[in-house]
Amino acid sequence: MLDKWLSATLDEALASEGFDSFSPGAAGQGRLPGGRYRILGEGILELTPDVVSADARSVVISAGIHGNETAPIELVGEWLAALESGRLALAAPLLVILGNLPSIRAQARFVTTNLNRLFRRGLDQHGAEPERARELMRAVDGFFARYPERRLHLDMHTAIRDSRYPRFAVVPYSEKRPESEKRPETEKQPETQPRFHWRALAAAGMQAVLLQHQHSWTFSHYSRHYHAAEAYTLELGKVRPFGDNDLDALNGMRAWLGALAEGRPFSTATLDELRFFQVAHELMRTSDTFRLTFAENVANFSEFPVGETLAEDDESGPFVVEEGPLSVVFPNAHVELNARAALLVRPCEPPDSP
Ligand SMILES: O=C(O)CCC(=O)N[C@@H](CCC(=O)O)C(=O)O
Ligand SMILES: [Zn+2]
Repeated sequence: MLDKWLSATLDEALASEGFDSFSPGAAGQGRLPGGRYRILGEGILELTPDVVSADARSVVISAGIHGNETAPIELVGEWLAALESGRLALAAPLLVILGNLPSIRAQARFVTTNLNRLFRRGLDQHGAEPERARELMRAVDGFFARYPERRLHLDMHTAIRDSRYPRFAVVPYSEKRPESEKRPETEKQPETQPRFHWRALAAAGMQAVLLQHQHSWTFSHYSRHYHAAEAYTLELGKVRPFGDNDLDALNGMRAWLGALAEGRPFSTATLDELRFFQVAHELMRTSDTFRLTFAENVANFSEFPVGETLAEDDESGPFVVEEGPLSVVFPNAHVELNARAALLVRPCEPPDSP
């Protein structure tokens, strides 16, 4: 049933035939081992355990916010199948979201505008993607109101370019510490170890952590900023079509999703292999003449020395590296006007918490 929910949601033909059981309302709910499922809207599914484990977190898992980023959607499919078959025993409240359905069906990053810049209260844009952002924000608001304990949101993506660190977490900027920090600590749990958030990311196979320097209005930022949730954008390899993904490279992520669904503590991994970076500057495409000076195949986290010109723009002039080397992440000269064209980052020490 849950497997079918995923394929029917993704398949335009099935969706347009109007499967009653895939809609919100009485028909869109039922039981699975250890709990209940309820369809809250197209591509929005809530799983509620009969018994919530003592270590459970309230977890939002989203994929397909960009339609051509398929590996996370395949991972969600596997995870739901494991829950449905009883190989995983549901013991935590979960909200599962497939983000931009028309763009998933079209296998495109977005249809009209980048959904992952629209998660802002008071948004005044209109059209399919802004309406979807509003629907998803309402779904997250409702879920965290029903399940306020130890909020966590993992928004799973894949990157356009190769990367020196193929799997990495982007930590949205916030002035506040996440609410999960305030939980009274008990002995023996991995969560009591110093820097436990980072250890979980390491155990899930992340190789780098990138700390944002300002508000970014992404989906993970929404949960962090408005709900004080622990929240990350997770980059899980490179954009590939359905069927071409190497899910074995995501074994750590699979293990984390399993632990979250079963409400189990996760991870005692060390931080030795995890690299930390802080965003120093954001390159914006402010005119039609904006261009990057380096090749399309330059990988994420490639480093550029002082004096190197990274971008040119007939209106705002060149951008030259001035202080210490900078590494580029998500360079993309083809973004919409006034959108982010690259993050420029530097190595840093791990902070105590996200
Ligand atoms: O590879 C790229 O250029 C983009 C990959 C991607 O979609 N990344 C996210 C990051 C969101 C964040 O900054 O938290 C995005 O650009 O929306
Ligand atoms: Zn993405």
